[in-house]
Amino acid sequence: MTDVVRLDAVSKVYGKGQGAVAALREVSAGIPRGSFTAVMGPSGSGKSTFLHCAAGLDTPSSGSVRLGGTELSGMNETALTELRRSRVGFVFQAFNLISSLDVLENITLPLRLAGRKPDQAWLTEIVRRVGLEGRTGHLPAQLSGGQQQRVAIARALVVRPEVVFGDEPTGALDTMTARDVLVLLREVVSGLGQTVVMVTHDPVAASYADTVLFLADGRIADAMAAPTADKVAERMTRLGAWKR
Ligand SMILES: Nc1ncnc2c1ncn2[C@@H]1O[C@H](COP(=O)(O)OP(=O)(O)OP(=O)(O)O)[C@@H](O)[C@H]1O
Repeated sequence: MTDVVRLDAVSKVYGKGQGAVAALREVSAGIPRGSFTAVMGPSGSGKSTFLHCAAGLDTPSSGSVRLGGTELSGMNETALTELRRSRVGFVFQAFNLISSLDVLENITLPLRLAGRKPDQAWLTEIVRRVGLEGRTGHLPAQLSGGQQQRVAIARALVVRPEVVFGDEPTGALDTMTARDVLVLLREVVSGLGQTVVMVTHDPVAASYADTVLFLADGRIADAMAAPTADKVAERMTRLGAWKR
């Protein structure tokens, strides 16, 4: 499989001098197209920074990030904004829906921002996949948390992005609803052939992925294929993630 995202020797330092924090230290990693990757690690290990650098939301201090063959370093903010709008999807812990727009308007918002017309067949497919066919005219406030996250997932998919990035996408959901959303994300990869990269603290969530990348102190400490919740939890314990 080809890598849709490629990080080479990516370092990120926040601040300067005495107060400088190295959030990522020479991280190299590839995300294969059509795969589901979970990113785990102790608090402060650099997971969000990894995601933000990979997605063009943050600029590395050094190193190279390529998305679908495009080198991100050196791109100006306008070009990065355009890239994020047209080639990347995001799902956050807080669903970030616009309360005055109905479900369909929320889902198609990235297209309107990019000045693109919806591909009706794709739109119908994703609305069906996320199970919102009967609710396209509802406002976010009329939906449950799980349904709101399904709208956010459909919105992330509407541009047919090269990769969907999730930052704790199930963090605000109860256990059962979180499972449903994880099954959906799995289906987005296995059924629609999309690529998903998800930061999570939850070993059960990580077990839905094909591969788990473990970060520790700004470095990739390990990678695990075919993860199970138990194996992931055990690896996290060895990384000192849940020390009291
Ligand atoms: N904007 C910032 N300014 C200064 N330091 C930052 C900034 N963002 C992150 N850091 C620091 O960089 C390191 C990595 O942070 P990051 O948020 O990537 O970790 P994380 O693994 O996502 O943590 P958590 O699981 O707690 O969300 C931490 O030490 C953090 O304090």
